[in-house]
Amino acid sequence: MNTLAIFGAGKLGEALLSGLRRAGRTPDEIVIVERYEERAAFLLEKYQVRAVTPAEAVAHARTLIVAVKPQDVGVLLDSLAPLVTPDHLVVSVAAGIPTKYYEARLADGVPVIRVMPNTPALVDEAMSVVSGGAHAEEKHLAAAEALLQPVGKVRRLPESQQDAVTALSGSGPAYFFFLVEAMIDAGILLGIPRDVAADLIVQSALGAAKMLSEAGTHPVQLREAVTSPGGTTIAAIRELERHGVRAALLDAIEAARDRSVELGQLY
Ligand SMILES: NC(=O)C1=CN([C@@H]2O[C@H](COP(=O)(O)OP(=O)(O)OC[C@H]3O[C@@H](n4cnc5c(N)ncnc54)[C@H](O)[C@@H]3O)[C@@H](O)[C@H]2O)C=CC1
Ligand SMILES: O=C(O)[C@@H]1CCC=N1
Repeated sequence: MNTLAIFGAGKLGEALLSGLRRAGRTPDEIVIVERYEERAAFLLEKYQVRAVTPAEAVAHARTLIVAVKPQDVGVLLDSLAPLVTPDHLVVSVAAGIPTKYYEARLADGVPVIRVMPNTPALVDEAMSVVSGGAHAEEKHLAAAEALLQPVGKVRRLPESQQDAVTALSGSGPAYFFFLVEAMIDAGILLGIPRDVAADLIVQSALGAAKMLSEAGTHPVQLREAVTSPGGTTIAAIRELERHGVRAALLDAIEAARDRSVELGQLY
């Protein structure tokens, strides 16, 4: 059976689990390893998947998805290392942790794939990027891609770009949520009730995302089409430029990239 184990069923682990269940994976094809019993009980109730020990998970599953925090990967690997064989496939979603970190701790020849997904996996709109480590063959990359395709879009990129990917699409949804939050506050400032402001902004975000995704038009052209001469939009754009929002985004995403690099060096 093509079984898989998810180590660490937190926010991202659950996002992947929910998508796999929606994609038709049955509860007996998936096990989880979760440190908190309450969390495991909640996921059993919601997705009917069993929580098992690390040893049981490695014995049960061929594909091992590591979804614990970067700072917890080392301890987890200490317990898994004697059990994992080159017949397993290790798929890591931990930000910043390079495949060579795993390869140095696991038996020789164990294939490792580094993946950066994002939480829109919860609604089958994830952006996932996969990169293969030293022992990952085409069949391993294809297996990782097949695993992630049901929850969204998948691209294959060199591992050297994974820290930048983490900053762009891994953390990316948070930037949009932040922007939406601020725009709803602007609605409050202008006297619009919160629920109405949220409706106006979320639908505008959805429409804009759909146009970006489907129109195949450059974002500049789409923005220009909204920006009437002497109108309201250009008045707002002037303020965004005056406050350095573009430069702030460049700095913010560079900081996220730097933090991803740092996470890979800390543990
Ligand atoms: N949250 C996000 O949007 C994204 C997160 N990631 C990566 O996914 C990983 C998990 O992130 P989150 O889900 O946000 O964190 P989280 O803190 O919500 O989940 C981590 C889970 O791992 C469990 N855990 C820790 N050590 C364990 C162990 N030894 N055995 C069993 N369970 C253990 C914790 O109890 C917790 O439920 C991180 O490495 C992060 O870099 C990647 C892409 C996006
Ligand atoms: O904030 C983080 O470290 C994780 C990785 C990408 C998104 N969330």
